[in-house]
Parts: sequence; structure tokens; C-alpha cells
Amino acid sequence: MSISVIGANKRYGDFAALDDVSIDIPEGSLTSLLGPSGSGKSTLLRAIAGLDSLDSGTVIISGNDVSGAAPQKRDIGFVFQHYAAFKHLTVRDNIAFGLKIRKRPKAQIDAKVDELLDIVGLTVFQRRFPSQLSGGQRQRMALARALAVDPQVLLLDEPFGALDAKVREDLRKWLRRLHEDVNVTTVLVTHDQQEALDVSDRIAVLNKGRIEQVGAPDDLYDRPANEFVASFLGSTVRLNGELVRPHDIRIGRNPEMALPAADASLDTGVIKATVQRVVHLGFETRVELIAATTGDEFQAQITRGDANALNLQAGEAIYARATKVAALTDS
Ligand SMILES: Nc1ncnc2c1ncn2[C@@H]1O[C@H](COP(=O)(O)OP(=O)(O)OP(=O)(O)O)[C@@H](O)[C@H]1O
Repeated sequence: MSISVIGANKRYGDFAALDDVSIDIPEGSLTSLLGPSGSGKSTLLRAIAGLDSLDSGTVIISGNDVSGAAPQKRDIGFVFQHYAAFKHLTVRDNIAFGLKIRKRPKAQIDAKVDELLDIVGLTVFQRRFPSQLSGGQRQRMALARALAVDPQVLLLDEPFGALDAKVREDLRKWLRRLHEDVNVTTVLVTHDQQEALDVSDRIAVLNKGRIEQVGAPDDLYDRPANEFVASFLGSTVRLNGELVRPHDIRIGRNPEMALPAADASLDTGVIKATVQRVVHLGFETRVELIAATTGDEFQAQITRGDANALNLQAGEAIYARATKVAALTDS
């Protein structure tokens, strides 16, 4: 079911947590609300859920104006970062909870819970209590519990926020597959650009209570509306005054470094720079540099293979050139 928020405003005293926010979230999409801490992501999600009221504005779910409706009337599933499971109930009973209070027939509840246990991969743990699960397993249980009542909309507020990087990455992939299987309109709040790029069909970038840009991940990455979006979705550096992604910088020991054929027409100029530090990050290597004429610090991201071939040393003088600049679509 689609969601539309129109002209949402929410103030806390003098502070505008949401400043005239409008967004359309298409049916069946997985849309991320991405932005720095305090940008209003949770406030927007909670307004969609009905957990917080708006000062003004409209929330429409599936064509119905639900602006004044209580959360339980909005047909949503909600998962928070710190999910409050019922500690005294087993995994199975936690997932069944919403169905039991809705007094569904036992056979129907059993069948639904079996299906969800399978989807979230917790069948073998169904008799355990929440305290006997890992953090990642507990969040999967939370998602199963939210999905049990077949919500029209699934709202996730940093659901993997408290987990370590590897588990987060696994759960992201898992969420993506889950979304393909279940296909419920999902809104995910995250401050992690990698997470948003990885799982979403669409990303809305928030900043200071406003939406800066909404679009497909590739659109936002390749055609950012402004410098904020460009920098928030991956790092950027300034080279000869242009905004450039570190992986679009070529470096070499001579100024005639060949440009790839596709970029032959692009001439952003070659600059001389000094290697400050070479940091190996697995597949990629970050080369920290200082521009010779301006003293500006910037960095290039190259493959480990290229880094090994170049064998750069700190203090060495090299040449750098941008092969692509970030085109800001609003300017
Ligand atoms: N109940 C409240 N009273 C006063 N200020 C609030 C309240 N709730 C939120 N705010 C403020 O509104 C702003 C937006 O908060 P919100 O939780 O939506 O941000 P966020 O983007 O989700 O950030 P985070 O990633 O840190 O959770 C913040 O500056 C916050 O301090």
C-alpha cells in the first residue's frame, strides 16, 4: 500500500523537527529515510505510524487519510532498534502474540507462525526465550512478530542499529530477500548510507527536518541534487574546485597518466600532490594526499592491485587527476 505524507510540520519549542515535509512512498517499495542524527527521520516515521502527532500536515495510507487515526487503526508493523520482546514468552509465542490477541483460530495461528519462523530462519529456535537469542536473531524475531498480522505497511526504525557491522550486513541482505518474498511496503530509518544503498529501492535524504532529495540509490549517488546529498551518500573531496568521489581520482608517478578512453574528453587538470599516508582497507586502498600548490588534503580510493603496483611511499610526490566530477542536479 502506498503512503503519502503531505506538508508535515512538527516543532519542539522553537526547533523544527519536520519542516514542511512531503513524500510519496510507492506501494511495495522499500524506502529508506536517510540522514544524520537529529535530521527528523524518526519523527517522520513515528508520524506515519501515528505514535507522534503532527502540528500540521496529512498522512495518507492506501488512499485513506489516517492523520487523526490511532496507531492500532493504521494497520502497520513497527520494529525499533531496541525491540521489547516479551521475555517470559518463547520465540514462537512472541511471534504468535498479535494473532492470539486478535483471537484468530489456533490452526490459522500455527500455520502462520510456522511460515514466519521459516521465513526469518528461526524454526530451530522456536522454543527458546528471547534472552537465549543473539541480537540479530532477536531482531529477526521482531520482524516476524511485526509481519504476523499481515500489516499493510512495515516501519523499521534503525532495526539493526545496535548490532555489530558483520551481523548488520547479513541482516541487510536478509531484509532485502524478505522484502522480495513478502513485498510489504516498507520504510526503513537509517543513518548508515551503506545500508540505505544496499537495501533500498528508494532513498529519501533528510537534513534539518527537510527532505533534500528522493530517488533510486543510483540516481542519488550519480546525480545528487546538492553537495549535502553528494557527501552524505559516500565521501567526496575537492580537486581543482570540483566535487569528486575518491574512487574517481587516478593517481600516478607522471603527469601524462592515461585517462580511460570513455573519459578522454574530460579534462579536469592534473595536480601535483604529496602522499601522506597509504591505508589498506581490504579490497580498496585509501591514499591520503596533500595538494602541492594549495596544501589542501584530499584522498583517492584505488584498488589494492593498483596500490601494490604503484607501491607508493609516504612523502613521495605524485600526480592526481579526476576522471569524473559529481554533477549536482540542483545547481
Ligand atoms: N520529544 C521531543 N522533545 C524535544 N525535541 C525532540 C523530541 N523528539 C525529537 N526531538 C528533536 O527533534 C529532532 C529530530 O529528532 P529525530 O529523532 O526525528 O531525529 P533522527 O533523524 O531520527 O535522529 P537519530 O538518528 O539521532 O535518531 C532532534 O533534534 C531531536 O532532538
